[in-house]
Amino acid sequence: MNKDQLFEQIKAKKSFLCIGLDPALEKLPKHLLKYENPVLTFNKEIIDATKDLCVAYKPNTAFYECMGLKGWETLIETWKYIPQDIFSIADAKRGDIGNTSAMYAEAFFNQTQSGMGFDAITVAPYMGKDSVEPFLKFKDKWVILLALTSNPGSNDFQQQDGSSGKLYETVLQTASGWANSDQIMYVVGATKGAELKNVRKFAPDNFLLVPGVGAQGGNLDEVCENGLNDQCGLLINSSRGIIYAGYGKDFAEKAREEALKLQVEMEAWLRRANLI
Ligand SMILES: O=c1ccn([C@@H]2O[C@H](COP(=O)(O)O)[C@@H](O)[C@H]2O)c(=O)[nH]1
Repeated sequence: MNKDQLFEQIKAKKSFLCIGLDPALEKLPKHLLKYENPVLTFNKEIIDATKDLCVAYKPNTAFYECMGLKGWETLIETWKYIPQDIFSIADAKRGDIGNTSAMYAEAFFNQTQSGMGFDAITVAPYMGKDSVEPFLKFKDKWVILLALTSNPGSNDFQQQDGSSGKLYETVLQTASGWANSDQIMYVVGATKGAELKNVRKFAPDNFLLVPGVGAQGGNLDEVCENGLNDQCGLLINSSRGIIYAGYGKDFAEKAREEALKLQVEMEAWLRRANLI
């Protein structure tokens, strides 16, 4: 999916919500445990209940990798279940020397080979250009570089001042020379809402994947105030806040209620910014 198509989806659905599919077996509603694959059943019900309210789904691969073979199968089946017109993000946080990154890219982008054809993958930029380039070779696929993450540890490196500014500023500046805003997005945590104004100085046109609303306490209004651009430019993610909104048989309905609350707020912001 390209940038224009993503913006069309945002306008059509009046939403820039990304739902994180991070299911942990011990947190699933108990009645699902009788199914052959409780996690997949859970994901499918969440997707069925929310697909009209969001423009992206983001499975974090850690929640699948920890289940071994069954987890990989579940990730593949989850990806297949995400409707084609909804942006799919493998939150895998990869990046390695070139030939290894090429294999990661095959794993998450090449459906014929791996069974998964995600639209985007999260990548750590720490190893530099040659570690990111193999992902950029795939047409119409996206790299989402970690820039300013939502966790407290983002202060340890990303916010440190060097001779040419903060480390995350260097990431934004340098990566803008690797590909344009049709192929690179950045992760900026919702918990860093105030800093988004600064991020936009370095990345005015890029889409930003913004995790951290809901369970991590990020402020949606602050993110929108500082982060919206003329093509929206934001995919705001909530995982636990939506998928664990309920623990009973009505868990999918409860998830929908939470997703709807966020969609309504997003619609108001899109109107305020004259984007719809
Ligand atoms: O800076 C980052 C980068 C990635 N994440 C991931 O997003 C979701 C957030 O989950 P919540 O349950 O909504 O807190 C999760 O998969 C993280 O690994 C992030 O939170 N911050």
